[in-house]
Amino acid sequence: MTTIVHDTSEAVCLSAEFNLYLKPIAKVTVSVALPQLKLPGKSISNWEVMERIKAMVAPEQFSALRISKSTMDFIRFEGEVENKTVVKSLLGRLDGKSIKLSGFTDVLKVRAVENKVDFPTRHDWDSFFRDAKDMNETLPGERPDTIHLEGLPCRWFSQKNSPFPDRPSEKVLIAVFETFGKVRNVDIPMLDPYREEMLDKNFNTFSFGGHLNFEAYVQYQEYCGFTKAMDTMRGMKLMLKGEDGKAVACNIKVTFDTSKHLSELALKRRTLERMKLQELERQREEQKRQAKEEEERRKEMERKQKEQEEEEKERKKEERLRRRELKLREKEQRKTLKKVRRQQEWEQKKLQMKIAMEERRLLLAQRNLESIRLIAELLARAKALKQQQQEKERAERKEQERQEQARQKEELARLQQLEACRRKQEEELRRVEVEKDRSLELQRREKELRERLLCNLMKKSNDGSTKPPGTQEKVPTKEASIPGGTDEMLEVLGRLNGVKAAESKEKRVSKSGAQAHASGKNRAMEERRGVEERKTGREGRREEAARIYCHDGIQKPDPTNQSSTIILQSPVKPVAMDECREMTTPEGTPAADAYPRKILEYMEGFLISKTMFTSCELGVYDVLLGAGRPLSAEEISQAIGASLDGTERLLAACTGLQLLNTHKDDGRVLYSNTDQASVYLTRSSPLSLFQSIQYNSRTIYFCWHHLTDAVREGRNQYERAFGVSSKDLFEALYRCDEEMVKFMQLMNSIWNICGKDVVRAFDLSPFKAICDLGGCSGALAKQCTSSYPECTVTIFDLPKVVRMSREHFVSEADLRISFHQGDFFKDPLPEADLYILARILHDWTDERCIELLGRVYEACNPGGGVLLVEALLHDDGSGPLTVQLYSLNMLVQTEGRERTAPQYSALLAAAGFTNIQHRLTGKIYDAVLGHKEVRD
Ligand SMILES: C[S@@+](CC[C@H](N)C(=O)[O-])C[C@H]1O[C@@H](n2cnc3c(N)ncnc32)[C@H](O)[C@@H]1O
Repeated sequence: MTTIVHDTSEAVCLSAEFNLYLKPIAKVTVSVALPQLKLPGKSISNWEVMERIKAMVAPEQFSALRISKSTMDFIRFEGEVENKTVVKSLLGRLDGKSIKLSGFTDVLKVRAVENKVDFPTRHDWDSFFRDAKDMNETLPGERPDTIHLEGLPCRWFSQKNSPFPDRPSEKVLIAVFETFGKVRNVDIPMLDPYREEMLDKNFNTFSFGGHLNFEAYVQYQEYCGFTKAMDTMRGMKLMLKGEDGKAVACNIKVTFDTSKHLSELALKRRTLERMKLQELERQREEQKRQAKEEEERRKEMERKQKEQEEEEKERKKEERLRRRELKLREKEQRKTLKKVRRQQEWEQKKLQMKIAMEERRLLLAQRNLESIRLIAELLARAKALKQQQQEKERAERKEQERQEQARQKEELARLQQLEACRRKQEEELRRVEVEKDRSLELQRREKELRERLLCNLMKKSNDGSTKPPGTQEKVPTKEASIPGGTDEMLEVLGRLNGVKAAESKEKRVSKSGAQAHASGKNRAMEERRGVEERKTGREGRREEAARIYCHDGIQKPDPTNQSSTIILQSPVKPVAMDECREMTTPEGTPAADAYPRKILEYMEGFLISKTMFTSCELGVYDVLLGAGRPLSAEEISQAIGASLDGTERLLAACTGLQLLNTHKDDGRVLYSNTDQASVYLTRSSPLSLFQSIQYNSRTIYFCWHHLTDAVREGRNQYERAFGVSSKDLFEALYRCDEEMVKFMQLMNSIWNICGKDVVRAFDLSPFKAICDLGGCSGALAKQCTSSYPECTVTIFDLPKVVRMSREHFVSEADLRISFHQGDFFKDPLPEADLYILARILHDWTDERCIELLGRVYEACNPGGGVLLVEALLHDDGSGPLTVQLYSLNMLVQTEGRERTAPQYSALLAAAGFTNIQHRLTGKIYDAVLGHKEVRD
């Protein structure tokens, strides 16, 4: 332990070079006798006693004071002071003095003596070596020549400016201790790297001041060097004076070596051991090196293996990437190839269409030219004909005048005849009047006769039997049976009736004479009256019976039937004659004639459409368009693969329908398309209605066969027509892919013709994002993008329709049209400014329509709208006929109907739309627009 030295006056120089000094140690021992403690629990404080001792030596001071022993009887202190000179006066202040502690009556006696230093004397080492049997005093190290030093501070003995300031140097040690004589050998065990292992001891010892201490052996060549060193260091401590003048001191332990530490033998032994240890270390080093090498090799192998694995991994990854890239490239190539092919096909198609159009235009132009020539020729002929006609007319007029004169003559004769006839009729009437009077007279006489006869009969019966008294006379009635004499009676009546029948017949004849000119026409009226009479049932039958009776006069009248008696008096119904007059037109043509003509026309309707469908499906118009010149029936029949006879009849009917033109060529009949047929009935025309015609012919007509059932039941006829349930309407319509494509083609075709009209019925330019709900083949979407260059259209439809539309109808290059698949009754609808529902609502009931429109309203952006595209009925449902028929079509095919504009407005309003307007396009389909208010 090092202490600071304030007073260096007593220090003697050991080595001026290394600023090392020796300073005498000044230590005293102070003993304080303790009294007998009488009071229990009372004790004397060592600390208090120490403080009293420190106080007693003042103004001198202990540089250190510590308790070395403490018992019940005394306390012993060991104190150190800076200078030896102070010891005496200090002892004087303490020795024999006493201490009085407060609380204790007894005083404490103090004894103080100077400390004796424990250091070997000359006698000690002389006697040691003299007595040591194993020592040979002739040999160095085995005699008193070596001092053993312990507790030397390492730093004080290190080389100046050494990189290891804590490492003592043998050179410094020698230089310091050669002060006392020539040094033979020194040893600092801590410098030997093997010594710790040899001695199994740790040299890194620290003194309390924090400095590393070391032990050392210094062997002098001469005994006097040894003794001088020992004598000089006795009772001394080592002191280092710094360059700043401050000094520190430490106690060191100095003895003479008794262990032969620096003897030849010990040196040899240590050298051997060192060598052994060096060898061991070398081996260890070698092992370590080998182990390290092994480890490195292992690590290297592992590293290489890892590298290989990494490389393999990398290779595989690269391979994978390469393959993927290859695949992608192939896919890309395939795609590009497909695109190019599609583009080429499209270009080719376009080219073909263009060629076809050009050819058609050429054909039309040729035909126009021909027509112009023909018209010129016709005009010339017409002029000649007109002149002939005028000539003829003049001749005819003359002939007519002549005929008129003859007719007037005839008329005069006829009038004269009629006058004669009238006169004859008047005579006849007069004669009839006379007859009537005679008949009345006869009736009167009949009555008299009847009464007389009855009187006679009653007289006879009164004469033959006695009347019982009080019995009243019975008055005979017309209906009463006539007992006895009946035959006679009947004979009279029969005669009378005979007269009457004859009279009636006369009357009829005279009447028919008066109306002789109308007799032929009356037959029809009679027939009609017959029908009327059949209708009136029992009464009619009675009249009929009565009339027969009346006319023929041979049947017995039913005496119980009153009406027969009435009719008997009025046999011809005047009403029947009135009816006859009503049903006769002024010119004398029966009105019924005009009615069946219409019906016949309608009946022909089916035959007409079937003729058009068939000629289309057989490809008559395509063949004629392709030929580019008029063809004969033979050529056409060969081209369409049909019988000549059938083809001729079909062509004739098509000509009658103005779908074909005929031309005469050398007595042969040639056929060509009319313009309408070329544009609408050929397959390749951009405005072709071929697909619609085919769908009508092959699908819709099957449902129409069951129109009667549809009307009776009020529902569609899918199940009857195709055997599929129509519970899910579009599942039934799309019962297979082929049917679906046909339906889509049907939907597609109409918008090429009137799509522009419906999308331009209103100005839709404010709506940028449009969603075509149930947009199907996208035909209307294309019309929107071409009419409104800033809009984009999303086609929403069922997944399979979207797939088909992508594949067959909408090109990927059309970037403004996209698709969204789903069910518009179930799935979320995409956001949009405008929703188009073209021919959607007419498929559904009012309830379903409101449900769908409600969903549209929810999805619609505020300020947006909905456009309905439908065929509108007149407000009172009275037409147009096409829409009325479409409504029937909806009945046989769907759940819906065609509606009037107010009906659609009501549906839109029910869903929340406002400001509803409609526009008629003048074509089949019209438009209704509703708005969603901004505040919503
Ligand atoms: C009569 S078509 C009209 C097609 C098209 N709007 C037009 O006018 O050409 C009805 C369309 O609605 C579609 N559709 C029917 N039910 C549907 C549903 N539940 N969800 C989505 N689309 C549906 C059909 O696939 C079909 O394309």
